[in-house]
Amino acid sequence: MHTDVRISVIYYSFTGTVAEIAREMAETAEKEGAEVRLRKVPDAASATGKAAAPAGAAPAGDTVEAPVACVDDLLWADGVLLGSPTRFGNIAGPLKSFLDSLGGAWRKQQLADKVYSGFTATSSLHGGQESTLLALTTSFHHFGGVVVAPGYTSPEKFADGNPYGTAHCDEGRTRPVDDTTRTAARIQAARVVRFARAVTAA
Ligand SMILES: Cc1cc2nc3c(=O)[nH]c(=O)nc-3n(C[C@H](O)[C@H](O)[C@H](O)COP(=O)(O)O)c2cc1C
Repeated sequence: MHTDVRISVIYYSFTGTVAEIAREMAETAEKEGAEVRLRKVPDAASATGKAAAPAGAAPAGDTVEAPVACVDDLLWADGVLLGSPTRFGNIAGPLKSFLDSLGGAWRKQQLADKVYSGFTATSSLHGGQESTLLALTTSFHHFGGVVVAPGYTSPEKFADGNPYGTAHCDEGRTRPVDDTTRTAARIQAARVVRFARAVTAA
């Protein structure tokens, strides 16, 4: 098995759904022979010590153990999987703040020529999964990244039905990450490893 490719899985998660997808992706990338960094973006509250959780939100539930993400986790990687909960149809603030911290690296072209792919979670089925995934893609284009979407490249992708990226619907926090979402996460992560390896070798 090759270990010639580096993958960073970077996510923000408040109630733990996106964290669970991130963990599945990191494990898959390791199984595919990549060197992997699993990193979390802290909640704005813990970063600033000020504001609490979003109004009406459940208590924090990300129990995945991972170091805090930093710019070097992108510079180091050949492929980056970025995950955020959907908030009002868009990227959650903490992950967006992390993206906004990448200006210096972007200016030096240090984010270019890497493979990027996104994932998300929502509460409702039509609550904005695709708009969040496309918003992530917008940043990937600005980076000069190579965007790798899962598409319907495996027959199993017709079960989750989202060609833009892995997206779990938690149905009001009543539906934990299930086999369908885990399968989608594994397909996406394996594909990112494969393309990152090819781009790096090119
Ligand atoms: C402020 C806020 C805004 C949200 N906006 C949406 C939304 O637009 N559409 C949706 O379906 N769910 C929305 N949700 C629900 C979360 O996207 C959903 O529960 C997700 O699974 C949480 O991911 P996490 O467990 O990784 O934090 C929102 C939650 C919060 C706290």
